[in-house]
Amino acid sequence: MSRFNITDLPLEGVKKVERQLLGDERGFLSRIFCASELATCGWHGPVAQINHTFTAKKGTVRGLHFQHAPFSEMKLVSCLKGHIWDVVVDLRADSPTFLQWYGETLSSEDGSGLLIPEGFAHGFQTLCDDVELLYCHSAAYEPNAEAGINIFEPRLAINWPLPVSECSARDQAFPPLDVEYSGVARK
Ligand SMILES: Cc1cn([C@H]2C[C@H](O)[C@@H](COP(=O)(O)OP(=O)(O)O[C@H]3O[C@H](C)C(=O)[C@H](O)[C@H]3O)O2)c(=O)[nH]c1=O
Repeated sequence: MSRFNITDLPLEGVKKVERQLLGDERGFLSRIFCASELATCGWHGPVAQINHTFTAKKGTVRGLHFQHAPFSEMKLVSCLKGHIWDVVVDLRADSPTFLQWYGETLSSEDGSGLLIPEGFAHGFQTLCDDVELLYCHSAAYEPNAEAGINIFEPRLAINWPLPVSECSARDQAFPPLDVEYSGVARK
């Protein structure tokens, strides 16, 4: 029995993954990851790493992060507490939607998450205080392969829904994209 409602989003390979909440008088159980179901979305390897983030302040932006090949990764981002505006940016050099972005609201109430293929930058803005996310990664964290795009990159013009209340110094320091920027290899 499927435990997710998976829907395609406008950028090829990006999916909304709504967890089925199996409720009873005690509360609910929901499945975060399922190899057989997510194989249909292109996730064929093991979960290499699982991260949990807590973000205290409404309006905080984390991102826009990605890892370069051969450490490029799929991510399953699940909102476990609160709600966020989640953003993916298509960096795939051969993609017809190269440098296009898409934003989707994720919340713990509806058990929603986002499946993000390799070749995308990811970031989010919190829409409330005390947000918790769980990330399943298809590749391990490799600091030397990590990179980022500035959240205010003019070539993207992302419409963050709230004034940015917090953003790390590292994220603020990402330089603008070069005019010749041609994207990343998928794997
Ligand atoms: C991503 C990562 C980070 N770290 C260390 C590095 C820093 O010392 C500390 C905080 O890292 P950072 O400021 O990059 O955390 P976020 O800004 O939440 O980054 C994440 O948020 C954006 C939205 C994402 O999509 C990525 O999954 C991830 O980059 O954790 C680790 O030890 N392992 C990891 O996998």
